[in-house]
Amino acid sequence: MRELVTGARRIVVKVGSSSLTTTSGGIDEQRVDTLVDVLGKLATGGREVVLVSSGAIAAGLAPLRLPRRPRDLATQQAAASVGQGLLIGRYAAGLARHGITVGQVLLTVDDVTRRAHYRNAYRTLRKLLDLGALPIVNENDTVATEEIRFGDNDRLASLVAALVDADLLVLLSDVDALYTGNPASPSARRVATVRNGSDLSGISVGSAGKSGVGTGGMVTKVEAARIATGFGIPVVLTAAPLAASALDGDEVGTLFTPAARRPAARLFWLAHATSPRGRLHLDPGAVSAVVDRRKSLLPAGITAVDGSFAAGDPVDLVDAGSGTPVARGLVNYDAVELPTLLGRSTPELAATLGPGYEREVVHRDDLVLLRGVRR
Ligand SMILES: Nc1ncnc2c1ncn2[C@@H]1O[C@H](COP(=O)(O)OP(=O)(O)O)[C@@H](O)[C@H]1O
Ligand SMILES: N[C@@H](CCC(=O)OP(=O)(O)O)C(=O)O
Repeated sequence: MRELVTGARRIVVKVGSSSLTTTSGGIDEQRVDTLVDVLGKLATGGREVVLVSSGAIAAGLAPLRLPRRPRDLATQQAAASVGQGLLIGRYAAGLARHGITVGQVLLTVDDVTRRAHYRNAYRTLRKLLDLGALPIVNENDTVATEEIRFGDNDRLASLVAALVDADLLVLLSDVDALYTGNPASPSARRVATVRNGSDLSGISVGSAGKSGVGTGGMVTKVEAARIATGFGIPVVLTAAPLAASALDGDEVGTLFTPAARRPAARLFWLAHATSPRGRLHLDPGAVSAVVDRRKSLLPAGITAVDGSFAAGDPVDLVDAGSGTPVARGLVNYDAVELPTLLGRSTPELAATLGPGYEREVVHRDDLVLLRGVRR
């Protein structure tokens, strides 16, 4: 029995395209209805449920007589526009049979990466849950352009789970668990539990499988699990037909156990939800001050600046020697102000430019170290 699963009150369920649609492109009504019954049972049993559903593009293929997932963005957008409505219609009708109202929430990258939007998205989701509705989230594919596109609902689901402070994230796919290698290979074994990064060593995590409609494969699921568990949220990965069993606490699928301590929501947001608007290159002394001594970043340790950002924007702090990002922080200066300050000491700047220039470039409270920074 998995108590982390059975004890969860607020649950985010993410379902992939391959579990909702037929290979010829179109909604697989039976599979949607099976999922609806699982969600209905959870919600009527007193759980708060948010569904992150892929499948808009795949569901739009057959109605538009498109033989396969299109490569060009405009056709994908058109397919999503057709498919999203059909998908929500099916969910709404199915969940209505359980007495549950659904609310459609379409998000763009900005909605979960810009802090003001992030709060706004949180308020909407929270209000829907308070009103007893079941939010159904997807990326707003019809307006997402290549540059601003998430394209990966696994990561979106992990951010939504953090946003609503979920107790559990369930990732449903066309494979019943994480395997030690390609699940089609006879030597591949199911991984029952992942407690930390070392449980993943030796595992070959591959891209999307045979369905032809999924996007990220196992790579994005493992990454989503890393983000959610890093925020203290356990993750169960399994196949859609096993969802009910997994939610009953049976030992199916793969359980990713959460990190012991939940980081401050603000720093989580900074590390995982923002996209950096520029890069500050740090000399070795500054890297050591920021990473080892957790100090604020001062102009003296910066060798170069890239990007066009404004004060308050997220930027990456990179090791000038290796080019590796070591931390992300909210910068206190506009990009255009920085070049004249670089390499100069704070007292000198204050004496020549005024006391306003005594401020740190990135204050340590607005700074988060990035993964893999181990020294
Ligand atoms: N180590 C692994 N364990 C399990 N599945 C894997 C692994 N490596 C690659 N895969 C593939 O990932 C696929 C699931 O990803 P994807 O098709 O993107 O699904 P979804 O549409 O549910 O997001 C599986 O069908 C499987 O073929
Ligand atoms: N937003 C897209 C799905 C993107 C995506 O991540 O797909 P999947 O790998 O099937 O979860 C859609 O609804 O078609």
